[in-house]
Amino acid sequence: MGPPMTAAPEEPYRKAMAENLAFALLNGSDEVQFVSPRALPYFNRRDIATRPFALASVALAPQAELLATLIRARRTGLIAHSQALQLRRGDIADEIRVSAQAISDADLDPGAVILIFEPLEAGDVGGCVAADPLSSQSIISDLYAELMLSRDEFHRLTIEHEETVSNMATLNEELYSINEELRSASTELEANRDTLEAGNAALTEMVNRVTKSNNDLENFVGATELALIFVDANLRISRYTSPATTVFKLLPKDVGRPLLDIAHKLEYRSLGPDLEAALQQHKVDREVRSNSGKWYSLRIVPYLSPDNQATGAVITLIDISMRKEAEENLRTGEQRWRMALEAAGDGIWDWNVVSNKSLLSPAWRRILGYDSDELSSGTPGEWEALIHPEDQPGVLENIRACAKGEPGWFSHEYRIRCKDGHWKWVLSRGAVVERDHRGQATRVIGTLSDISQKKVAEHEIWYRANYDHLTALPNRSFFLDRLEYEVVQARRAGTPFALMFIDLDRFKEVNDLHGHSAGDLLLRIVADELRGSVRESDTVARLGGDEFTVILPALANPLQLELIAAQILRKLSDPIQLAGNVVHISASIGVTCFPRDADNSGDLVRNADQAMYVAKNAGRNCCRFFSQDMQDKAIARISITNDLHDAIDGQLKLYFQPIIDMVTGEIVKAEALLRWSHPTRGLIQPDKFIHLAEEAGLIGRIGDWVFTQAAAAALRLGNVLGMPFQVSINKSPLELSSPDSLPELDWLAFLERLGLDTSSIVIEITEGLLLQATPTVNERISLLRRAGIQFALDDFGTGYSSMSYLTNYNVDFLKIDQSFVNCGRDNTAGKAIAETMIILAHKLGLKVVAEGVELAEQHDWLRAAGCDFSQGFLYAYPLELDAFEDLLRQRRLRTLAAVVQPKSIGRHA
Ligand SMILES: Nc1nc2c(ncn2[C@@H]2O[C@H](COP(=O)(O)OP(=O)(O)OP(=O)(O)O)[C@@H](O)[C@H]2O)c(=O)[nH]1
Repeated sequence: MGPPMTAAPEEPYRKAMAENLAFALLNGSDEVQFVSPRALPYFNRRDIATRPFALASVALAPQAELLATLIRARRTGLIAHSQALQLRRGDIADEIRVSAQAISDADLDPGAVILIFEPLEAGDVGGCVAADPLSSQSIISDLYAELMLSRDEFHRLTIEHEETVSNMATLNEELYSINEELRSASTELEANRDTLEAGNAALTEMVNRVTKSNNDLENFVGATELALIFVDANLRISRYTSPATTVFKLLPKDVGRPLLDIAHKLEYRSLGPDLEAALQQHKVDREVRSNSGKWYSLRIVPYLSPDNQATGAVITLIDISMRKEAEENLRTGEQRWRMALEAAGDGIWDWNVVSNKSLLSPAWRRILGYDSDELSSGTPGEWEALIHPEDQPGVLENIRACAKGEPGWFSHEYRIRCKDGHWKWVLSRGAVVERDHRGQATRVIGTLSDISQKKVAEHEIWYRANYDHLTALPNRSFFLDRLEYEVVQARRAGTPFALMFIDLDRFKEVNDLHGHSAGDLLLRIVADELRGSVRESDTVARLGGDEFTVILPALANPLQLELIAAQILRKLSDPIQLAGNVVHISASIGVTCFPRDADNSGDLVRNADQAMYVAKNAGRNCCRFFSQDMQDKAIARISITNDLHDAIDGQLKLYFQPIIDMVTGEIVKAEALLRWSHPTRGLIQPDKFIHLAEEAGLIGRIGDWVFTQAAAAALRLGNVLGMPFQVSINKSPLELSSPDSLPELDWLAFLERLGLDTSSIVIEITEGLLLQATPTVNERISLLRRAGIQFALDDFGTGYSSMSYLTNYNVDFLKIDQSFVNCGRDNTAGKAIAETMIILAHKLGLKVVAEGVELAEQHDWLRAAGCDFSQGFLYAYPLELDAFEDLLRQRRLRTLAAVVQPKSIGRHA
């Protein structure tokens, strides 16, 4: 086999071109790209117009041979010659040989092949030149080459097949794993499907809910009384509620219309900017008026999409015409009351709490003496500075509480400085008139009234209620408050203090002798003296009448107290000039200490009073400290006083002491003597309980009882004697002098009913009574005397023994005290006085009764001195009525000699 025919790849083409051969060029895809003019007869003409065209256009047969030649040429890279091919032109068939050679040209595709067409001459065989041995060798070498190529190809194909099998196995495995994945994905999908179904159900429910909500919303929009208008981002109406039509006269066709087109129906110029503001996510609130005059509260809020973007706006309108009208009425009303208050002289203040500015009315300024252009800064601090420093904290606290909304009103009386600098009392009252949504006051309005006059009057009333107008000292009420305060203070501080009770002695005499106004003057002088005798911190008070008290804080040392009391007594005992007269007075003082004697105000007053009472009884003009003994006695006194109420019903007794006619020796009269037969204390003498009866206001009833008993006795004893019998009774001074102790009984009427002559009763009065003889006393004595009741002056000579009593009161009897009856050697003066009194009395037409006659020689002496009557133990002890009656009967049976047997009759009383 010879070496393959080689040629430069481009060579056939150039050669064919140069030799003007019949050839055609094919690209790698066996498409005909070029056909030389001489080759045109070998192609179907119609295809040549379009290039490249398919090889099938070659009009040579068989086509398979042509293709095999091509393959060979490409595979070997050598020239391949075809067998003879037939070119049919009608019935004639030309023999054509085609040579193919792969060419490589930069201008051509790889795989390009040149086909050269040669008509065969005679001698050519089957495309091969049979006679040419070189050609056979060439064919053999072609076949060998082809075989080698086929073997390589087979080998390459075998490797490719193995690779393919291996790839198939890999693919198979991959398919298996994909299948597995698909299976698990399927399971997963199953599960996901369940979840999706559940999600679907939830979604369905949610959709239902949303649908319902939408429905609710639709119903709401349809039913609401709110006028709502929705506008889109272009401010066009997107929907509205039916109440909105009354404002804007909207029609369904207005949906989509710009809202600003119909805005002229409201007096609302800033609607455009406000809508724009809403689109910027701002809320707008306004109060606007419609052309029809109605007022609306208008609110614009942004319409928000789910992602919180403002995609439009919602306009709400609420009819507030009624509120506006009410406000207007309020404003009108406010103006009216402002005018009314101003006219009444009250000032008005109007405080805007939010801006903290105050408006003050002209009258407000006028009250303080300011002009209308003064105090006009509007800051509350301006008037706060005028408030009295002591009042300021309270006023401000009240105002702040009011501003917080609790309690919503304010009322305070305080002092405020006027323009001229003086302080004026004012009453400021205010009330919250506007509040914010949290209830806090935003506006407070109030008045300011000038209450100076009221304050003066109040002070006057307070002063009158707490001070004694005569002495300007605290009165009883103020004293008790003060004492209570001291008790609390002393308790807290643990300090003692003292209380003095001062009662003037016989002050009544000053009134009686010098007149009531002189008494008043004396009380004022005493008040000054007391004030001057104690410290500033001590409280001097007048309880009433001639009673004074002094509270001495932080002073319980008895020595100090004694010194102060002594000083008071000394000062008061100094002669006092009173309306041209020199008056001597004194006082009785009782002292008690906290907490030693008592730990409360009530007991302290009682203790001091008791101590003072003891000082009085001790002879007056002295001081006594409270003691337990005093307390015990006071309790006993109180107990007796209490028992006295029962005494009147059955425990009182009258004893009768006979009075002898000194000439005849006969018992002609008796003195009724009162005794109290106490169930536990025994027989009590009058001096032990009459003053208690006076204090307890029982003396009138006791006096009546004594009178009726004495009158009955006089009647009974007169009947025994067969002639009028006189019984004398003792009258307590108070009984005749005090207007409070007027007899409940009409004595004269009683005597008349009894059928007893008034002359059967003698009333014994003392000098003391006449000493206090007020017009009341005189009147009562005159009345009784005119009616026939006789009077005896008791204990004459023991007191002042003023002769004027004897003449002025025209008494019937003078009773000589037993101190003059004692006619012993040492009593010559007494005896002389008694004899003089007898003469004097006789000269004045009075009868004389001697008391306390116990001895016969006294009897003889008195009889010789001309004494008319006498009584005493010489004749008889006081007797009970029955015994007295017995005595009278016995004596009537026998004639008495001039000398009477002493102590031979009667029983002791
Ligand atoms: N001038 C005057 N007398 C008054 C006033 N208030 C009361 N009195 C009189 O003061 C007198 C007080 O009398 P008493 O304290 O009971 O008696 P007293 O004369 O002081 O006698 P003793 O206290 O027992 O020593 C009474 O006669 C009252 O009428 C007053 O305001 N002015």
